[in-house]
Amino acid sequence: MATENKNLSVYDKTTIPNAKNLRFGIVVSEWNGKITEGLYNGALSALLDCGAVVENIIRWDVPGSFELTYGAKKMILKHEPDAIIVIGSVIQGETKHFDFVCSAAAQGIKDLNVKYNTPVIFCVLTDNTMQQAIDRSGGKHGNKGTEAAIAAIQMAVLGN
Ligand SMILES: Nc1c(NC[C@H](O)[C@H](O)[C@H](O)CO)[nH]c(=O)[nH]c1=O
Ligand SMILES: CC(=O)[C@@H](O)COP(=O)(O)O
Repeated sequence: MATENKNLSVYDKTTIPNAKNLRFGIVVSEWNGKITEGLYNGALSALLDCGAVVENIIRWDVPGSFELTYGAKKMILKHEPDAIIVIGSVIQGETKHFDFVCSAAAQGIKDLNVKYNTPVIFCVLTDNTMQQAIDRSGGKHGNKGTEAAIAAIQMAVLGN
């Protein structure tokens, strides 16, 4: 189902485990900061709505989406949170750089999920235009940060 057919912010709170005893890390890319702040706000609001406490949520900022992998790895090693959300916004420019940044971020985060026992949730928008990014970070299609927060809670308790 494409995002245009699904609101990213909709969740049934009765089906989400209580997050009161869970610790989260959030690594935020500074590139396209208006977008990533919107994603962060969506993620934070959903975590708190589901019972998480702000004292148990650690935020680190990194320069761009390429650095999300390193930031998440360092957070795993330093804090061992129950789950990490990495937040980025990659928008197509004139060159192929978009392809390399998106691929590196996706592969790097996948590799962390394989190597470590901390779920790392991929909240990286990869958009053709700024409007697509706006629409998915609190706009008409909802907020992918909200979706990522719910996934983080679900993955944090998986198998418990
Ligand atoms: N163009 C975008 C970037 N580019 C920067 C890279 O992520 C990286 O910081 C740089 O190559 C140095 O290693 N990053 C984004 O997150 N979004 C973009 O649209
Ligand atoms: C995703 C990028 O790195 C991109 O926005 C950079 O723009 P350009 O491809 O025009 O250099």
